[in-house]
Amino acid sequence: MATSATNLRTTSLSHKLSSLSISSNNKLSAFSLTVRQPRLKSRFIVLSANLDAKPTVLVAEKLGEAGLKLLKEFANVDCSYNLSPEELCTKISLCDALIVRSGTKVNREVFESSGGRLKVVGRAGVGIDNVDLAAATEHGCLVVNAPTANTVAAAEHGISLLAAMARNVAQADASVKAGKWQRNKYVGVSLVGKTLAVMGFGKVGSEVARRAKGLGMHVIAHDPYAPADRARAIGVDLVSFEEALATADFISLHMPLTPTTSKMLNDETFAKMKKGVRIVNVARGGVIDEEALVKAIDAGIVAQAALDVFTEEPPPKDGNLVQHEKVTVTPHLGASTVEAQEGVAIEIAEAVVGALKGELAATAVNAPMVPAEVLTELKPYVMLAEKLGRLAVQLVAGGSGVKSVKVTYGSPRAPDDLDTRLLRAMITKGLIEPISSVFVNLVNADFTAKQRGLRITEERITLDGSPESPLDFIQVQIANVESKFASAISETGEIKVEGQVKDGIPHLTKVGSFEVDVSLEGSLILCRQVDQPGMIGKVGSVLGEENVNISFMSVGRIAPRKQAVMAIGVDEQPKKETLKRIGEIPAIEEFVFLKL
Ligand SMILES: NC(=O)C1=CN([C@@H]2O[C@H](COP(=O)(O)OP(=O)(O)OC[C@H]3O[C@@H](n4cnc5c(N)ncnc54)[C@H](O)[C@@H]3O)[C@@H](O)[C@H]2O)C=CC1
Ligand SMILES: O=C(O)C(=O)COP(=O)(O)O
Repeated sequence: MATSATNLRTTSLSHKLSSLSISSNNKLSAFSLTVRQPRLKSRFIVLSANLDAKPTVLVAEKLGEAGLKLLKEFANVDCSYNLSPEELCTKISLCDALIVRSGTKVNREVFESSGGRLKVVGRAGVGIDNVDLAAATEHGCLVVNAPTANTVAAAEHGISLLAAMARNVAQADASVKAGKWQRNKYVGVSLVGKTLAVMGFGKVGSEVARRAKGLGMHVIAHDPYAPADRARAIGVDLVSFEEALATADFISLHMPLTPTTSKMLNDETFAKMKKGVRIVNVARGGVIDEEALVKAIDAGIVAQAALDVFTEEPPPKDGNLVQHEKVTVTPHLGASTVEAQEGVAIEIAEAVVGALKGELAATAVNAPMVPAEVLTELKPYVMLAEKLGRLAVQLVAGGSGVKSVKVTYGSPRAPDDLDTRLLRAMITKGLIEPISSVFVNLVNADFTAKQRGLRITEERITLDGSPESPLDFIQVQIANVESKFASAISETGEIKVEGQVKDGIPHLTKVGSFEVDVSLEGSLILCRQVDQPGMIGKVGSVLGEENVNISFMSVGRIAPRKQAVMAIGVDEQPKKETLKRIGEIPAIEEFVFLKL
């Protein structure tokens, strides 16, 4: 047995136990040991879309050609507009991604009907109030939007409505077309010198403010979350809600529809407004109590309103609001310019294709935003994290269930310089997927863990060394369980596995108290034996005879001729009889086969 060719080394983590490993250069013919290039994939498989088959994308509302072209290069694209809710629920089980605008309600039923296939919902626009985000998250479905391409279009529409309302353009147009010539009736009001309150000073709000200043208006803004210096930079004062209501001649709404902003303008708030105020809404109908608005107009508090959006779209056509002569209406046209729609289509197509490829979208709405450079850096650790989770859970034999997991990150970086959310999600995926039918990704990892009563605690150990690499090791411990491989239980009684990334490849470096060093690919056999000559050869021969290729192998031992753990990476899953033959080798005390 050519064990002399093996290479004795110790890991950098602890010197308590020595470790024996076969380096990638050594070929031991008796073992049929072949070390091949690892199959490192260059993407984050967080969504686990099946990329072997072309994914199917359902486009449920009209999308610009450039976006469709991008989608078609990657996926089968089904453009089916005006689907009823029932038709959408039927179709969705055949789709990996769904793209909508504001006209489609993507509710819980849609996610439930998808049978787990729907991986991405793309909202070709900004507002995601038509998507049930909680249901999406619970189903592990990523929601992405296109937050920038329609900003200018929405701002321009706001300004159009402001000017058209002030000069009665729509009403006068209808009057002339009806054969009338009513010059006195349609005397307007000027914008210059008037105070405009922009409510919601985000992307659209600030573009509206910029344009209104160009028209000579005095612009104030209310936004509890906007930085004052950004407002000051364009000459806008941030004021309280009360002050905005009390001083504005015009109010333009630009906040999202959320439980907090719902019916923000209501009987009480209309009563606080300056008499004769004019209101523009290109945000969402739901931010105004529409009945209260009609009352406020009839009471003379609100002189006019210009509305692009409604609580219910389309709004009831004979309703008091739409028919009111002091109200100018458009059918949710804020984002509807040729330019904006091309831009939105490209923005959403890129986000959806990226997400289906397993990349984390920069415009993810229901997943932690992890910057691209962090993702690139963490890539091998993400794989290590998932594999350690998988290994640890497969070692559990019983006890009080997998409830308490401790993850320790050893890192030379300062604690606030390491974002562990992605790693925690992947460990959760590794822990849960082998023991359930639940599909786990970055989107639903924390939710799924909580739902299963799995408590994951994280600890950081700051190590000396160069902060160039983000992590030295990751350790996963499962408490209060028994193990089918007793040697995996540490001195403190938990199942413990630990790993490192070496040359970009995840390695298992510790099992229980035993140090090993095996590349985490294919599958793994762990054997405990009394350290003695010939053991590696015996196990290797059984695997070789059964045509199971060994990719990596290492032995960790307490001391020469004492207890040792052999970790063997195998490309193929050995047959039951092969494993039985290994178990029958004298001196093998226990062994376990683990799928990675
Ligand atoms: N009519 C249309 O076709 C379009 C409508 N929209 C609507 O406009 C909204 C704004 O779009 P963006 O400016 O791109 O979004 P954004 O996220 O850049 O800005 C929204 C701003 O509202 C603020 N905000 C949140 N809660 C608030 C509150 N209670 N009071 C005051 N401000 C609050 C936020 O701090 C943020 O600065 C979207 O959510 C969407 O509903 C956007 C594009 C087109
Ligand atoms: O982007 C938004 O929030 C919009 O309201 C635009 O909606 P749309 O895509 O035109 O249905």
